[in-house]
Amino acid sequence: MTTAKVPLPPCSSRIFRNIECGPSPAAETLGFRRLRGINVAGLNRSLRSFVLRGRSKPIKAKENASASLIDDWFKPIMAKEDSDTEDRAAAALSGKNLTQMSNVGNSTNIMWHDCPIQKRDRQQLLQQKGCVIWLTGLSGSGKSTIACALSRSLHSKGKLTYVLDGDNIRHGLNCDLSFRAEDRSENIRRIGEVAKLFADAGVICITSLISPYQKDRDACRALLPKGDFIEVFIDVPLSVCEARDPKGLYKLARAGKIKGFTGIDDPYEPPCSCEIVLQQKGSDCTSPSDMAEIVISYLEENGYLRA
Ligand SMILES: Nc1ncnc2c1ncn2[C@@H]1O[C@H](COP(=O)(O)OS(=O)(=O)O)[C@@H](OP(=O)(O)O)[C@H]1O
Ligand SMILES: Nc1ncnc2c1ncn2[C@@H]1O[C@H](COP(=O)(O)OP(=O)(O)O)[C@@H](O)[C@H]1O
Repeated sequence: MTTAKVPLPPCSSRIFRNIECGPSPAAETLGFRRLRGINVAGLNRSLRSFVLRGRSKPIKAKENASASLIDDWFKPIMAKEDSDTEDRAAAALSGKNLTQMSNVGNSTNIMWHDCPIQKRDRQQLLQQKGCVIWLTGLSGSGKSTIACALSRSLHSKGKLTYVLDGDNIRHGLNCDLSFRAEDRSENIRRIGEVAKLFADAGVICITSLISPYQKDRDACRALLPKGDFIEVFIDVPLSVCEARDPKGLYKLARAGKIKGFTGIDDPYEPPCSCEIVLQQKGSDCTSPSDMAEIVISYLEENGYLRA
């Protein structure tokens, strides 16, 4: 067999380096046998097509380059010592996962699709733990201000955050929802699901919603692994919030021009047991950045600021 060196292919992907022209090799010659428990015959076709994608001529990896080619491709998987590594690798290669077909809500015949790069890999990359900091409190209690102070401070420490603010999300994803009880619940459910995705991405997700009902907050907590839902009650009396009234909404609510306003003619259920309470009493005023530091201390103490 003749082999000729080819220049780096146009895609300039790292895995295409040290590649020579020649007939497609058997999977074994690429060192695939090193992957215990995986069907090598099945891999042969799928991996060759991966290597060959975008090429007009078949290519062959050099004997000594092949190991690094495979190592690069599998490094995130092979580095793990978990017992599920081989299953995950096989699933990644087949493009399917090993779970069953299911029905969820109105979605029938759906199957969960796993990816070999998982939350822990992203956390390793980001050097932090994905979680949800759920700020709850009356309108005007300081949720948005504290969320921003928290995000700013964590950002300056090199930590990746994202703020989901109720007001903002109601401009897009949740613009179909009103302030009736069932719509508030749906608002919170959707934001809980989005926050869960952010946490799974390894991001410290900060939500800023009135979220007046305990059962809705509990349902969001239940979406996340234990410890990853950090409920923070911004405990500011109605009288203080009303005196602040930055948007003039309390005034409108008192005048009867807004119906069902939280704290006026709609309920707010304070958390009965939450991770952090940030209290503001009368003239005893803690600054938003000091409040943010209290939350950051909690994150530090509980290991969320390292992988
Ligand atoms: N009826 C009524 N009740 C309470 N709040 C009202 C209402 N109508 C409009 N607003 C404005 O909407 C903001 C609250 O939205 P949220 O998505 O956080 O509410 S909820 O969690 O679904 O209850 C809230 O913003 P914040 O002040 O940031 O809390 C208000 O500005
Ligand atoms: N810790 C604080 N001390 C004093 N004022 C605050 C504090 N936090 C927020 N505020 C002020 O209160 C008002 C309402 O804050 P905001 O963050 O909009 O509350 P929410 O998002 O809960 O409606 C704003 O004018 C803000 O500057």
